[in-house]
This record gives sequence, C-alpha cells and structure tokens, in this order.
Amino acid sequence: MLIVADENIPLLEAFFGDMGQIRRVSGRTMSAADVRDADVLLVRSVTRVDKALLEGSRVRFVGTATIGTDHVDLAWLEQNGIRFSAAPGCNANSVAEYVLAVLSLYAELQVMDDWTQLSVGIVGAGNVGSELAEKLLRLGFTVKLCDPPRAMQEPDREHAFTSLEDALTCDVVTLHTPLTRNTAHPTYHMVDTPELAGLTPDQLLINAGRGGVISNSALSERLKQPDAPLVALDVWEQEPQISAELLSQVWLATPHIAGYSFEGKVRGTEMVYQAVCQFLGLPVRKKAGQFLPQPALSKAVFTSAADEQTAVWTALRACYDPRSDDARLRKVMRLARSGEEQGVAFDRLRRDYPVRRECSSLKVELKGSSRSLQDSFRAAGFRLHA
Ligand SMILES: NC(=O)C1=CN([C@@H]2O[C@H](COP(=O)(O)OP(=O)(O)OC[C@H]3O[C@@H](n4cnc5c(N)ncnc54)[C@H](O)[C@@H]3O)[C@@H](O)[C@H]2O)C=CC1
Ligand SMILES: O=C(O)C(=O)[C@H](O)COP(=O)(O)O
Repeated sequence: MLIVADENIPLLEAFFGDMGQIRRVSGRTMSAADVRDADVLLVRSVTRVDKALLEGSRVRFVGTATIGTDHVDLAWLEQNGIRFSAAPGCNANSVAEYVLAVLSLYAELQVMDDWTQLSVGIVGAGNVGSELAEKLLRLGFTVKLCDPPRAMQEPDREHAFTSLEDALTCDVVTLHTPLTRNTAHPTYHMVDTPELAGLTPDQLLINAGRGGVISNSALSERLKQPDAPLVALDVWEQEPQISAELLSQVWLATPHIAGYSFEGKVRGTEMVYQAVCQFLGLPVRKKAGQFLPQPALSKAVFTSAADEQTAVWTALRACYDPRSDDARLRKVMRLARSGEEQGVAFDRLRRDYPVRRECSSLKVELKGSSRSLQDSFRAAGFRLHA
C-alpha cells in the first residue's frame, strides 16, 4: 500500500510506518502526479483536494490532520466513493490557549487590574469556541456566543446565543467559524465594511478561524482610520502570500499557528491514523500520548506573594507567548524581497515551528495560595501539584 502524505504531518513514520510505503511531499505543491499511484492520501490545510488532484488516481481514502475542511471538495469525494476523514477538535485547546494568551497581552496593554472585566464575544461556538468559552467562564469573564446554525438546531437553547451584531459590541470579539460560502449562514466576508465600521478603538478583534471570514481589504481600509480597533490576526486571506500592508497595520500577527501546539498536531495525526485503521479494518494500536516528549518546562512554583493575575499570565506565557511568533513573522516578511519570497517565508515559519506545549504539560505548585487562585489555574488548563 502506498500512503502519500504532506511532509509536515508529524509522526508519520511512527503512526503509519508499518502500514505500507510512505511518500512525503510538500503539501503546498502536491500535484496529481504525486498522488496518482497512492491508495491513501494524508493532507493538512494547504493542499486543495479536488477533482484536479485526484481524478484518475488510485486514492480511496483521504484524511486531513486538521479541523478545517474548506480545502477539500467533500461533494466530489463522495460522488467518487472516496472515504474522507478530518480531525475535529484536534487542536481546539491549542487555539483556546492562543486566545487566552492574546487576551492577557491585551489586558496588560490596557493596564487592567482585572482582565476578567473584559466581555468576550465568541463567533462560532463549535469545538474551539466552546473550549474557549468554558475556560473564560470558569475564569470569570462575561462571554457571549454567536452561532446562528446552532441557535437554529438547538431551539430550546436559543437564549444561549446572541446575534453577530450583539457579539460585535463586546470588548473582545474572536472569530472561530469555518470558511463557508453556500450555506444558510455563510461566513465568507462575514465581517466586512459595515461590521468593521461599528468597532471602536476600545475593542479588540481576533481572527483565528479562516482568513476569508474577514474582508482583508475592508479591514486594511478600516485600520487607516484614527478610531480603528486593535486587531490580532492568525489567519489571512491569500495565505501564504499575505498582505504586507495589513501586516503592518495589525497589532498582533501570527502565521496561522493558533492550533500549532505539539499536542494539537499529534492529536491530528492520531485521529487520522484511527480513521485509516477503521477504513483498512486494522486494530488501533498507537496513541498520541506515547509520542509526547518531556516538556522543556515541567514545573512552576508560585509563593503566597504571587499576585493572582500576574501568576496566571506568567504561567500562560511560559507555555506560549504569541509575541515571539509575531516578531518572527514581521522579520521574515521584512527580509523577503518579493511577494513570492514572502509566501515561502510564511510557509517556512509554519514548517519549522518550534515545539510548543499546552498548559496541561506544566505542573503548577501554589504555596499558601487562595482557592480562587487554584481555580484560575485549573480553569486555564494547568495541572496543580497536589
Ligand atoms: N487558526 C488555526 O490554527 C485554526 C483554525 N481553525 C479554524 O477554526 C474553525 C472552527 O473550528 P471548530 O470550532 O473546531 O469547528 P466546529 O465545526 O466544531 O465549529 C464551528 C462552529 O461555527 C459555527 N458557524 C458556522 N457558520 C457560522 C456563522 N455564520 N456564524 C457563527 N457561527 C457559525 C458552526 O455552527 C459551528 O458550531 C475551523 O473550521 C477552522 O477553519 C481550526 C483549528 C486551528
Ligand atoms: O486544523 C485546522 O483547521 C488548522 O487551521 C490547522 O492548524 C492548520 O494547520 P496546517 O494544516 O495548515 O498545517
């Protein structure tokens, strides 16, 4: 059996090495010639999987080690009897941790004594949005959820959801929807000139869903105005060739890595492995946990002198500080000499991404601390030392 796989899928050999031959190719440039003789195709989000790639090939199973599926022509696969599997929720916690870290930086910038005074509008309350909402509510934030498809599917919980218009009035608005065009509630350019016009300089807009959910040209125009909101973008239109102008305008810029915790990536591979096992009728013998290395930082100790908010922020940023990704992205974009080079640099940052561990990898010891501090650490996802 031949498995053709994106070379950026971690632990390919460990999970799939005993199933057949593995051919690793660049996901961005994968071509019909690369996959023609494959039985199984494993991709990430940068490969367009459609008729042009697969027609005439031997591929019978396609797996994507990602949450998003907008790069896959699901209808064409179904029409052609090709089994498909994604990895729903695999890196949801990673994205939620990215947002928490961004919130901590934003609250620090605003010189807030209590970051939980921020209201947060979460647009898209699926795996990512729900994970984030749970953490924020446990921490004491005010949260509004906007998810019209869920509001329709769950009429008895309709009051649990708010409109986009209302979500856009929160101090922080964070987008976690898929990119869709032909649905009852399409998200393509869901945030466009009118939505951006209503935002104020006291608000933060985060996009960690897909670039096209915000019109990037409208955003760039809005950011030229003196009363513009602050913006944190992890996802961009036209990745990897993102707008250099927009990059220079946003407050925090990262190269689509919100979901790039090591745990999230390995869970993505594990979920696709499980789906391939089921497809081939093989037993599931391997688990992601087997392959997680020791974290570089395994324990943090806070004494009773620790201020609650500073302690949680310190631990959060010890696990992940988005400012490093922001600095790296701005540097490579500055050094590149053309749009093409910038695209290559954007992809290279993602390919060579450092190992980033989730908060659960850090054991926190709190000496003489209050119950409320313990609750905050647990809410953020840390393990507490007994
Ligand atoms: N930046 C990154 O690294 C990552 C980005 N993503 C993106 O985040 C998206 C969401 O991920 P999950 O929560 O796991 O997906 P999910 O499928 O569990 O949830 C998506 C939610 O969005 C809702 N939704 C759909 N249309 C909407 C609309 N017009 N307005 C408001 N809500 C709407 C759906 O009803 C659903 O509840 C993915 O599709 C992917 O594109 C996912 C992982 C990592
Ligand atoms: O899971 C998703 O959906 C994501 O957005 C991934 O984090 C994207 O990672 P790549 O597939 O582009 O490596």
